[in-house]
Amino acid sequence: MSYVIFENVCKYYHMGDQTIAASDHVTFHIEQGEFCIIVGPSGAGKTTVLNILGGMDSCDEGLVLLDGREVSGMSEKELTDYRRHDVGFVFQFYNLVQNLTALENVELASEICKEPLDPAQVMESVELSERMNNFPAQLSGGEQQRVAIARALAKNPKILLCDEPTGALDYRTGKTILKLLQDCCRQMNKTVIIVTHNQALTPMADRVIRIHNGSVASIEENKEPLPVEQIEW
Ligand SMILES: Nc1ncnc2c1ncn2[C@@H]1O[C@H](COP(=O)(O)OP(=O)(O)OP(=O)(O)O)[C@@H](O)[C@H]1O
Repeated sequence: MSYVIFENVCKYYHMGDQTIAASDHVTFHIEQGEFCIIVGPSGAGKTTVLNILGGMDSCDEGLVLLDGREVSGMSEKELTDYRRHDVGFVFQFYNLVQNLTALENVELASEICKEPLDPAQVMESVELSERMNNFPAQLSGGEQQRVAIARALAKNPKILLCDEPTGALDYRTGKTILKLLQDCCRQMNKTVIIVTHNQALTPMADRVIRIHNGSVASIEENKEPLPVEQIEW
């Protein structure tokens, strides 16, 4: 059985008489340890898929499974536990707590988990051991995103979900963040899922899921994904 399974997942939004199918019978699977990119234009339904998989939103129809557990059938309480223990999130705008240091931001996440990693060690693995005691406002955008990745990793989650993780960064910094995420996947055997509108990133993924108008347009598997250093855009 695949690690992540989406089977005919539907999500509808109702606006007056209009119904928007943000997710329209979305079906795909992702294997454990894969680096997966979900790509599509703005409004295609990428974030909807990521939020449903992350337990931040629920679907109206269909089946969602992670590591054999049915996420789509969870109660609110089960979803809270699931978000807390099983999922690491990385967002476009970092979402750090501004009045806590970088290390404290990571500790905050590790404190709520069952089997966290050591926060200081995780900070070292994202090459921020020198900046642990700085506040977010004292860090560059790239460094803040490293803290956000450390915070997600310190929970020792089953999957790392990243929504446009380089959207607020310049080209070079964005590349270093993508390299870090690719390294997390390869070296820590994490299942990493990235949502992006940037088609150019797809050669670095093991699996590429293209989404258009709420539906899966195509799924490709790259037998030989490229290191991000070899990709230009
Ligand atoms: N809470 C909501 N209420 C109504 N419509 C929504 C809501 N959330 C999303 N939608 C609609 O669902 C569709 C898919 O949105 P979604 O945010 O998943 O797309 P996306 O591919 O992530 O876009 P972007 O790259 O711009 O973030 C869009 O048409 C959007 O307007």
